Amino acid sequence: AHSYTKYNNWNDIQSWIASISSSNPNLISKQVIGNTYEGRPMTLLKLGKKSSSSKPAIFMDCGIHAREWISPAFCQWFVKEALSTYGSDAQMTSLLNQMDVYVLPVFNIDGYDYTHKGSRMWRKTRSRKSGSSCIGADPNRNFNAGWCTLGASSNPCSDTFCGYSPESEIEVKNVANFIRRNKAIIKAYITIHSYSQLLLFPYSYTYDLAQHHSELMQVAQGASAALRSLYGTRYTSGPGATTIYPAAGGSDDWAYDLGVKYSYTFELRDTGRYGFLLPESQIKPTCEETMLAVKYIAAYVRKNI
Ligand SMILES: Nc1ncc(C[C@H](C[SeH])C(=O)O)cc1Cl
Ligand SMILES: [Zn+2]
Ligand SMILES: [Zn+2]
Ligand SMILES: [Zn+2]
Repeated sequence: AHSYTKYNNWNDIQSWIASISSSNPNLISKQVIGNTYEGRPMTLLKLGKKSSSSKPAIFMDCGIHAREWISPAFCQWFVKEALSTYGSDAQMTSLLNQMDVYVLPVFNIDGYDYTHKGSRMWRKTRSRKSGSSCIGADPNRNFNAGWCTLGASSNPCSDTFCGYSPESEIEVKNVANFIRRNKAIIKAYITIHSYSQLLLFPYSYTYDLAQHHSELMQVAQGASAALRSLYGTRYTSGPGATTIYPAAGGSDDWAYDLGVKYSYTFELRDTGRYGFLLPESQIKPTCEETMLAVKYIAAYVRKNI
């Protein structure tokens, strides 16, 4: 059965999506933005006070990388917190009154399911192509942002395989299409990964500073401070290229170059003791502290629309 303090399997997450999305018609709805390679529905949750006209929006995805289980756990937590604190928490109430928040609980569903049923350390999609015995591409190297120029591999057997072309992975194509279609209203893009405790922003595909570098850094530092205020967890903020590693084809760089100014990648807990195998006992504290950072960014975006 579904629990917010457990790493739920896809079956339980799918049931949760169905029930939570019909729990409060004034605040949440769902839409399928396409299917995965293996035919699982990519269901996007739309949070926000129901309105006849389009509101400015934030897009947040979890689970791009299959083995990073704390990531989908956070998206589920965020949705629960949004619905349960709307009306009582001032920040969340203002956010959902003035903006919509699109949440994709699991981006790479096929890969996530495979980490439960096959290999726990799987990272990529599960696409197959004739001519190679190796499976899948790294969705975070498959976006059309300096595609396959650095920090990625053109070897289908590599964990950072960039794919046969930009957006070759249907999951990437589905998300990119949605964001392109809605780029006029999407003001921020947040993508949740693990692990390392980092708050990254463009660019990863070049060492050049982004046009909005100083503002992005200031907001990241404010968000990291908010996060740290709860349990003292320390995050490092900075451009991807210098803060983690140079790499091309990532979703945050792609969204930024599309015009989504506030574009961030979170690398959640921990710093290596457990890594991707973060114990379930840390789901609650990790999600609680990350809520503060995401709400900080959302509040900043809302005030600067
Ligand atoms: N644009 C990017 N932003 C963040 C990262 C780091 C994540 C961390 Se798991 C990755 O390696 O895909 C990688 C890239 Cl290419
Ligand atoms: Zn179950
Ligand atoms: Zn990742
Ligand atoms: Zn990572």
